[in-house]
Amino acid sequence: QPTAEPKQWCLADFEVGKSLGKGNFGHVFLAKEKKSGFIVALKVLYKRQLATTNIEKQLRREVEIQGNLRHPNILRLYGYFHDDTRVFLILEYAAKGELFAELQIKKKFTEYEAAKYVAQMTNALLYLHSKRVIHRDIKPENLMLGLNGELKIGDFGWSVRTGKLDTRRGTLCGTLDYLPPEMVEGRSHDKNVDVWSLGVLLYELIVGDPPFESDGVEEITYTRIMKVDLHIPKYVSRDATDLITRLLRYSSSDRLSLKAVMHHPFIVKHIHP
Ligand SMILES: Nc1ncnc2c1ncn2[C@@H]1O[C@H](COP(=O)(O)OP(=O)(O)OP(=O)(O)O)[C@@H](O)[C@H]1O
Ligand SMILES: O=C(O)c1cc(-c2cccc(F)c2)nc2ccccc12
Ligand SMILES: [Mg+2]
Repeated sequence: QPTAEPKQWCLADFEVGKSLGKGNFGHVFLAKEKKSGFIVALKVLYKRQLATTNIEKQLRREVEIQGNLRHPNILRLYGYFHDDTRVFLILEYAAKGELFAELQIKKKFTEYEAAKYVAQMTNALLYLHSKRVIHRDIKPENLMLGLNGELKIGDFGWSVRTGKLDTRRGTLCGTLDYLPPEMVEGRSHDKNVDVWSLGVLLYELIVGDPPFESDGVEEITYTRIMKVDLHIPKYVSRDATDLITRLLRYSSSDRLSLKAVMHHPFIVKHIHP
C-alpha cells in the first residue's frame, strides 16, 4: 500500500468564495475544492510581507506542526502551496468562527458552557503535549468553533516542538494577558505554559475579562501576572474557583496536570453529570 504522497495543490483546484476576514498577515477566504466539492478556508499570505517580517521560518514551522496533527479539537491543515508572490494554506473551515466573537456577544458564558470548552481544550492540549508540541498562544482569538460549536485550536504560529527548550526572548505579539510569568520574564518554559493559559481562559469565559487585565497598560498586566494578582468574583462557584486557583500558579510545576484537570469536580460535574 503506497503511502499517500501529499497532493500538489494549486489555486486552479479551488473556487474561491467570500472573505472570512483579514489577519495580521493573512487574508482568509471560503473556498471549494472543485473535484470533491469539499469546503475549506483558504488562507493567503504574501511572500513579500513574510520575507520582510522574516515570519517565513515561523510559518514553515506552523505548517509543519499543524500539518501533522489530527484531533477533533485542533483545526486541520490539509495542505499548502505557493505561487511566485503568495503562500496558500488549505485549512479546515470553522463554520462558527472565533470563540472570541461569541464571548464578546455573550459577555460571559455559563459555567456549564465554560466547562465544555475547557474540557475540549484540555483534550486537545493532552494530544498536543503527547506529540511534544506546546501551543504557547492559547487565547479566545485563536480558538475557532466548528459546525456543532465544538472548539478547534487554530493558529500554530507560536507553537514549538519541545525537543529544545528555547528561552530566546521571542518577539511576542498580541496581548500579554495570556502569558505565564516564565514567558513574561523570557525565562525557560515548558508545556505547563499551556496549563497557565487554560486557567486564564477558564477565568475569562466565566467572568468575561482576563484575570490580569489592566485596560491596556502592559506594565500593570505584567506586574499582576508576576504577582499572580488574582481576584475571583464571588458569583464564581467553589469548584470553578478551586480549578482556576490550581491552574494559575506562579511556579509551572505547581500547576495542575492536564489529566487532573479532566478529573476535577468542576469538569466532571458538568461533563459527566
Ligand atoms: N479556518 C477558518 N475558518 C473560518 N474562519 C477563519 C479560519 N481561519 C481564519 N478565519 C477568519 O479569518 C480571519 C483572519 O484569520 P487569520 O488567522 O489570518 O487572522 P489572525 O489570527 O487575526 O491573524 P494571524 O493568524 O496572522 O495572527 C479571522 O478573523 C478568522 O475569523
Ligand atoms: O518562494 C518560496 O520558496 C517561499 C516559500 C514559502 C513557503 C512555502 C511553503 C510553506 C510555507 F509555510 C512557506 N514561503 C515564502 C515566504 C517568503 C518568501 C518566499 C517563500
Ligand atoms: Mg489566526
